[in-house]
Amino acid sequence: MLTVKNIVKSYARPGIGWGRKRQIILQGISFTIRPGECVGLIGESGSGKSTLSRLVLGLEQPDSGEITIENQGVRSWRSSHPGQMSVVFQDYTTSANPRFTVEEIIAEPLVMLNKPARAVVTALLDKVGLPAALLGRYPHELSGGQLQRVCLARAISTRPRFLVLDEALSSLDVSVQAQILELLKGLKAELNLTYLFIAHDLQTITNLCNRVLFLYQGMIVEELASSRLFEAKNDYARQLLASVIPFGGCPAGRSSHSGEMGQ
Ligand SMILES: Nc1ncnc2c1ncn2[C@@H]1O[C@H](COP(=O)(O)OP(=O)(O)OP(=O)(O)O)[C@@H](O)[C@H]1O
Repeated sequence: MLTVKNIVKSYARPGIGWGRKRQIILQGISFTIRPGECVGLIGESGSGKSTLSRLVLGLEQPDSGEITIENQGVRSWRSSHPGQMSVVFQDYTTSANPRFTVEEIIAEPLVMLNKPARAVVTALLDKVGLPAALLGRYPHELSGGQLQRVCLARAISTRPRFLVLDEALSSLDVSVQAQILELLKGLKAELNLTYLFIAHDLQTITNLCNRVLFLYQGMIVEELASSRLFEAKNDYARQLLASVIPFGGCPAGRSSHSGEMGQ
């Protein structure tokens, strides 16, 4: 569905003057996501995860390289497939208009596409496990977990085929994270969604994703199926994995732990 080919992205370094060098944020990034697949992207803070998500969403352009969806440039695919790509960001407090009610927040993308919204909003709220009684509430009257569910309901309101989740669970406490992960799994099966799931927590990623990309200093240094994490060769990937699963002793992919980390 998504093909990312040899992407390079840089930003001007802070400061004044023409001679400023640019800071390379992403280099040589290539990967694909097949329809219905969930691919996780993990990396430490500042490794370029959100930059990559903005490029995939077509919000920014790469310096070089190409990002296509179904063989079409991202921006042109988005305009020819309105509502078929959605995103949920980490910061749900700024993602939702504080002057909008829950009903208006969820209906927003549908209204923009001139589609009837009223009838589906309650069903969407129910789909993300929230009661209809919340429809008239404002964001400040909701808990963080409730508001992030509202953002998720908004993201799926147009029945997208491709969903980018950029640290969408990171600000939530562990029990709410677990509930929303279950919800995402259910939605993936029900709507046959394709996910790019960005997180800094490996266990969250492997819980949901078929495949994991390890981003380190702007490069993808390892790419593995969630069920074959023991095959990691890169030091950074092994370090991350070592914090969750013990290495050594078990042949790659044969440990009793591999089931826990896989799908
Ligand atoms: N618009 C911008 N202009 C200049 N530099 C930027 C811009 N956006 C991001 N950067 C820089 O790019 C680097 C990568 O940032 P990015 O937000 O993509 O990292 P990240 O992996 O998502 O980090 P985190 O996990 O902390 O959110 C950082 O050094 C950041 O300062």
